[in-house]
Amino acid sequence: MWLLGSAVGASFTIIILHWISWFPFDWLPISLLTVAFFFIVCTFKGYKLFPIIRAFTAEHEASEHLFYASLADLHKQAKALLFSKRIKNLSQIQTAIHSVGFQQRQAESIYFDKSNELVVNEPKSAAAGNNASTYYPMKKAWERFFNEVFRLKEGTYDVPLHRDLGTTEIYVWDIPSIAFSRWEENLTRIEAYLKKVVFSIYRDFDGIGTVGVEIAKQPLPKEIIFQHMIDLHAATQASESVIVGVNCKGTVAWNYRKIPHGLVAGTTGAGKSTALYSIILQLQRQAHLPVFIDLKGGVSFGFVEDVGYPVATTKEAALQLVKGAVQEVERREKLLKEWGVSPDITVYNEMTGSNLPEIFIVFDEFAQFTDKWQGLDEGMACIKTIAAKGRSNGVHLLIATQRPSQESLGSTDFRSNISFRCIGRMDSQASSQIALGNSAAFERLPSTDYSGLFIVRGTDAPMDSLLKVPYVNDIDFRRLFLGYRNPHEGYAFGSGIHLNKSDQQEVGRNYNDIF
Ligand SMILES: Nc1ncnc2c1ncn2[C@@H]1O[C@H](COP(=O)(O)OP(=O)(O)OP(=O)(O)O)[C@@H](O)[C@H]1O
Repeated sequence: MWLLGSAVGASFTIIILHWISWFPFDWLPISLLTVAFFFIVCTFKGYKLFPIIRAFTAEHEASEHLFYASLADLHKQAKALLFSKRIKNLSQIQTAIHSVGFQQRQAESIYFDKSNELVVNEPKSAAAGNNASTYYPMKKAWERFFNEVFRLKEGTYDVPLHRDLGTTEIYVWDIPSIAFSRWEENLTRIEAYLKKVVFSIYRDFDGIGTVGVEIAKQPLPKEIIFQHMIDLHAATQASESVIVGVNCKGTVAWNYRKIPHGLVAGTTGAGKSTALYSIILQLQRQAHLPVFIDLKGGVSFGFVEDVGYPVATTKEAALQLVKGAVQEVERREKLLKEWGVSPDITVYNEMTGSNLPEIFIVFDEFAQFTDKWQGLDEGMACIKTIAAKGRSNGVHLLIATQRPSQESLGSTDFRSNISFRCIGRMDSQASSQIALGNSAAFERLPSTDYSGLFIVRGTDAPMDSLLKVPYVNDIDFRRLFLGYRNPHEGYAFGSGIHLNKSDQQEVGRNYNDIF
């Protein structure tokens, strides 16, 4: 513009000069005057033309220097633009618009059917085709994960189906070169890259070879107060399950009729006692019969005797208790056979009007029972029988331990019968391997602030999902427990073996003889 203006100005001046004094009207004076005018205007407006002149006339190095100087300037301006609030907001708005568009496209692709099952009905190609947008939430984090863990370059895999499910979101990946086991093995890494908790990983979610990764949007609460979460009056109505804790979708329950035996494990401070307390209180209010083996001299559960519940505080008493429980299993087996009912104690109770209670043998620290001692083999044989036959006969094991080991938990057969697992932070990979068959309790659970956080199996939540158990302290547990007397007080195990201390006093026998 300035150059054009200068040319017009120069031409006009030459015309006037030509008209006044016959000055030659030629392109040379016009050009010279144009340059002069342009130079004056630029100087007047603050533009220094020397760099341009120098660029034409200078040496190679000088031009290069000039080039880099300009580049640095450009870089500075770009940086300023990037950090500009307006541009940031603009890019956020753009991302949000992409996200809304993406959700709209995906809205019909995955939905819940009438039975509340997730259904995927969009052909994958429609989402991943050439015309489809390549945007999906947490794209950068996923790309880093694929690149660094699976060694996949961007563009070598399709865009996932994605759906917001309220408290969770699901990504359905179709990457045939990655076996499902690798997704499972790398669950901890997915969580590390996405900075979110994986709720579950589903095999063949949308056709063979596809994998659904469901992710919790929010972290679990720091603490859940037992009394706020579990209504013990309402618990009396539940007949075959107890609430273990909460995950991102709500409460998680253990159905002890389907999965009869449980293991609660974790390092010191993991929250095993609180997990046990909340389960025991619910079982108690459901009028079942928890019996306790507390080999710390009754420090944790000695007080339950005050309301008529049996507790063994020595190894010998514990042995008698498990022997009695085996006799009870055998007695119930006979009863069920006599009545020819399906092998289930609840059906038997309904048909005969009996009230055989479900018995839960609670081990406070199982390792203390399995330390080397005289009666160990006999005791373990009894426990294995209960583990194998207890479900139909309503005799359950609930085992708590700090360090699950080959020695303390014995054969894999026995372990496979203890299918409800509530596993807190472990202090070694080996313990986690024994408890879960993988190192998740060591690697996935945080190394600090882990109290009350557990990985659970055998519940109504997906396998290995993370939950927080409600917190009830020792004093409240005792107060709540002592508020309810054992409705089965004096119940005779097996062939007339009574489990209560009061009976022991009546007949004047040693406590251990009772079992
Ligand atoms: N569900 C929970 N939520 C928050 N904090 C908890 C929870 N459970 C336990 N804690 C905290 O952890 C502490 C230890 O809990 P707890 O005694 O149940 O652990 P533990 O695994 O039984 O330990 P130990 O094996 O040493 O007896 C509690 O005093 C409490 O501060």
